[in-house]
Amino acid sequence: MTAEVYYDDDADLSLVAGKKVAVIGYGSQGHAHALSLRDSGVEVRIGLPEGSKSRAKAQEQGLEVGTPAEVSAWADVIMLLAPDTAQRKIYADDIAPNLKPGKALFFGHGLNIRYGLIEPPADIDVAMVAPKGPGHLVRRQFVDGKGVPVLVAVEQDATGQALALALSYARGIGGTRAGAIKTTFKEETETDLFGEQAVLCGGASALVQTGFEVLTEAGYAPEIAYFECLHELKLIVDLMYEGGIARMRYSISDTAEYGDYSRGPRVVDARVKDEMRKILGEIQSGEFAREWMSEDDAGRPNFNKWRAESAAHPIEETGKQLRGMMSWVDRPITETA
Ligand SMILES: NC(=O)C1=CN([C@@H]2O[C@H](COP(=O)(O)OP(=O)(O)OC[C@H]3O[C@@H](n4cnc5c(N)ncnc54)[C@H](OP(=O)(O)O)[C@@H]3O)[C@@H](O)[C@H]2O)C=CC1
Ligand SMILES: CC[C@](O)(C(C)=O)C(=O)O
Ligand SMILES: [Mg+2]
Ligand SMILES: [Mg+2]
Repeated sequence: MTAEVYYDDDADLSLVAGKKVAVIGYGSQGHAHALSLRDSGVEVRIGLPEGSKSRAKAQEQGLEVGTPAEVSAWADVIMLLAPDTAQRKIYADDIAPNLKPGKALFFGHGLNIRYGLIEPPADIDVAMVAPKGPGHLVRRQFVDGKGVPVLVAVEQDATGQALALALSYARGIGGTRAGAIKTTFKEETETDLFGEQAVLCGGASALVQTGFEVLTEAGYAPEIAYFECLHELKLIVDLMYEGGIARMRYSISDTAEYGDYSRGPRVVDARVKDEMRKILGEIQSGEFAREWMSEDDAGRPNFNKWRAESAAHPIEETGKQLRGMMSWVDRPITETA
């Protein structure tokens, strides 16, 4: 391991348990952090605007809810878990006027700090506790007595306690059960954006849709194409997840393994690698963040168009029908109280 990793024994839960924590936002990450912190003995309040759809969910779980400004004024630690695009305005309108020296501002992702969209004063701690998994999994693991690994980073250490407090918070959501890996806002932001754009979300979705299109345009049944290009992807990725690419290759047939070595590099070739480097360059230069914030400021015209087009892709209708035959597959997302 080259990175520093911290576990439960390195984290003093009493630090965060002695603070008042405001969690702004109650979505995927917000609900997981808030409920697990409360279960760990921390006093938590949720910050949501009047009229927010999430207010009822938080209140049903017995959490106290105020406006982002009210809970920011009350809290010692403010964890900002609203959408990345909303954070600049929440910070300027609701958090900044309520900061006092010695308070801490926490993030679950570094984008707004990395690109200077939020510039906190020097007399507060600024840190990150970023679970490496979706919020619903973070909560489920915590409830099961386990945890999802987290990244921790400190951008400003005004009190001299910022890392200790971040580790304490990470322990409160189960992160140090699995391991808290130390990083920086720059490294977390750039690698997270690259991973989701080039590989995990952008790369994988494009690969699946394009494979499905090639098979169906060649006259193969969409149901068969769906199984081959989407459904079985999980089975293959599960093997990689459990034991790396080598474990996956151990389990597949020699025919598949030969096709993997001889054809895979033709799909993801030097041109694709160059494009990945360009994507990384746009992230590093700030071009992507500027583009995404202007898209959001303009009411998300491209985002909404792409979302609608992708939802109408034939693979979605085929998948809906096939998942109806597999009762164990189409699970609704549920909150874990
Ligand atoms: N999704 C994930 O698993 C991961 C997310 N992250 C990071 O965590 C942060 C939160 O993301 P995520 O959990 O996906 O967010 P979600 O989109 O799931 O939830 C956003 C929450 O913020 C609320 N909200 C919206 N606008 C405001 C506002 N102006 N003031 C206060 N609350 C508001 C929403 O309420 P309403 O119901 O009214 O819309 C909702 O409760 C981001 O920084 C993200 O990058 C990091 C790792 C993984
Ligand atoms: C992979 C997407 C992600 O980065 C995540 C769940 O970690 C996100 O921003 O949602
Ligand atoms: Mg991520
Ligand atoms: Mg991300």
